[in-house]
Amino acid sequence: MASPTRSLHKVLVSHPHVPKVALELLQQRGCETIVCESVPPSRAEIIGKLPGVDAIFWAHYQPLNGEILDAAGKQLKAVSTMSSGIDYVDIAEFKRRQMPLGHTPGIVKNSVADLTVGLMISAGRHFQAGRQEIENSLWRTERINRLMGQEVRGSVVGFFGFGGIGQAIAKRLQGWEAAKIIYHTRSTHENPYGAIHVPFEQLLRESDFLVVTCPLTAETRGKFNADAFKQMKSNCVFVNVGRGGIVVQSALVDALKNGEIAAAGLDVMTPEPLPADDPLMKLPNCVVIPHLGTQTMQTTSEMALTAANNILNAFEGKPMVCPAY
Ligand SMILES: O=C(O)C(=O)CO
Repeated sequence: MASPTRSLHKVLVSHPHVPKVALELLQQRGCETIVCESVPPSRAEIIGKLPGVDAIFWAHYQPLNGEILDAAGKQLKAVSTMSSGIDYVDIAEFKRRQMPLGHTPGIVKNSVADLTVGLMISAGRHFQAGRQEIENSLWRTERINRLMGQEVRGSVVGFFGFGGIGQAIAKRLQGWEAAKIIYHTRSTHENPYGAIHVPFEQLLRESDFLVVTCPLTAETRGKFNADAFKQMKSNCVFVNVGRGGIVVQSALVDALKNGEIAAAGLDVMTPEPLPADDPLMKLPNCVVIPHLGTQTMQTTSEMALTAANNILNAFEGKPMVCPAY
């Protein structure tokens, strides 16, 4: 009788909803997958299942730090997140331990870009205030100049951060007849999609739509503060699909209340999950959605496969598909 094949490696998967294709790939390649069951993920369950694993497939946004690496133990060989942003990871600790870390950028750009265009339109055309009119029986057909919005046509669309996601949005806007696309980043690109690199202050002063697509870093944290909102156009539609921490949220609430800007569309905010009674939720000129950027089967599956391949490559001593550092 053939002896049962021993799994080569144990992989802890931190969330039960990781697409099956990724688990199947890991299993086909000889891994045993240990899948956590709790939703939302329970740190106690994760820590309880970590001892002895060879890799961690981290599929949610809880802090990923020394506590988790310690719980796994010295045999741990690799970790991959299933996200583009890794602001919740203690990168310094990973570097200190020389622990390979992968993530899944690039793949997310199309689904996030689609959703961003949706936020530009829904915030710019006052979907939230319009919905509230109906809910409060205030819809009056006889009024003409009501809930006047900002069109993309003829407008200046500005990007803070112009990597894969920013450029995928600019690509989608080709044909929408924007007057100009401008962006601010640390380094200049070669004007993709006709976009022009400008200083931060010019981005604030000129944008009719200002779209934040950059990661949260020490440099970008709190960049959109009261001073920034004061420099923006009163018709500006502010959209954030980067991270909540890039914005001083109380300053954004004030800017929306005081008419310093016209509207906001947010897929990310602080904290997440946002409490139902947060001031943002009371604003008629703010469209808030619960971090849905990558929530399509296609993108989520591709992210999961990339995370699995990051881990498999590390097991084989190859560079990860998308190393995080
Ligand atoms: O992948 C990420 O980091 C995201 O936040 C997607 O919205």
